[in-house]
Amino acid sequence: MSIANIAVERLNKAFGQRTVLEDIAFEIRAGEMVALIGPSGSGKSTLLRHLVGLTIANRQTGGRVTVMQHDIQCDGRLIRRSRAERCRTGYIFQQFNLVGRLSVMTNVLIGRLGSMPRWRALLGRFSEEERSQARHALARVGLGELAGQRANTLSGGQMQRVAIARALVQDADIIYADEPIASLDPRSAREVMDILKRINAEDGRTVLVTLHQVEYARRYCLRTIALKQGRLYHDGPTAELTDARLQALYDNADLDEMHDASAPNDSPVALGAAG
Ligand SMILES: Nc1ncnc2c1ncn2[C@@H]1O[C@H](COP(=O)(O)OP(=O)(O)OP(=O)(O)O)[C@@H](O)[C@H]1O
Repeated sequence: MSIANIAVERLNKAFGQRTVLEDIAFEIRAGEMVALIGPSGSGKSTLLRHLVGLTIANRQTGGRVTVMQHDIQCDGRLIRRSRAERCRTGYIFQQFNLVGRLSVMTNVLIGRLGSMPRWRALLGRFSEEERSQARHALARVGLGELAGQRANTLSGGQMQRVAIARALVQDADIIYADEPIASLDPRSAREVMDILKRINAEDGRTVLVTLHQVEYARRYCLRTIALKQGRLYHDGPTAELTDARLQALYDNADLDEMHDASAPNDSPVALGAAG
């Protein structure tokens, strides 16, 4: 039986007087692919940042984040983790976070730095095995041909696929993707979501992805966590998020803005087909 590999208890966060997260609790099991949705400002990025220890919850409110049996933070205090443990999670951002002047290959190899001996990391000396892993990862995201190209010559969709390849060579058990398709055209967005779904299904890697367009959550994620004004509004099957529930989640937001009419109905990894 798979065990929870992300567990969040009683998470509360205020910035100054402003409460941003209120009593958040959930568990995600190994191998799940979960969407995190909610209106702008509902706390999605802040929640993700808590999971990797970039943001610390309020003190003395009993908040706790545990990832793969290791506490990340407890009661408002960061728990120090080893480099090796940190390497088990990959983070993919909306803005790609590639080094533009370096080659695609080197950007992928950067994913290995955390698990290399320090002297080799400092010298940037990658072994043939690491290069072979990077080539394999690039092939999996469909960019095998572009290994030698500079990263800043790629399209947004290609850059995001390089970021995924980097998480693959990092051998991340958990991939956090914070609005990975927000700045992509619909076709590139589908390609990126297809790849995330594939590495989830084929490798059993856990994926937690924040999304603005509900249509993608419906197509790619069996489970959705929705935040509304910092509170848990929904945690369960995406299929239970009816239009009426979504309308209430987004209040007066235009539903058309959340749906992407160009999302394909024939996606090979559409919701119904996804494991
Ligand atoms: N470091 C910070 N200091 C003060 N306020 C912050 C900080 N980080 C986030 N906030 C506030 O917390 C609230 C939640 O922000 P967050 O970025 O988590 O929302 P979000 O749901 O990810 O929004 P979006 O979809 O627009 O990215 C917002 O009101 C934001 O202004």
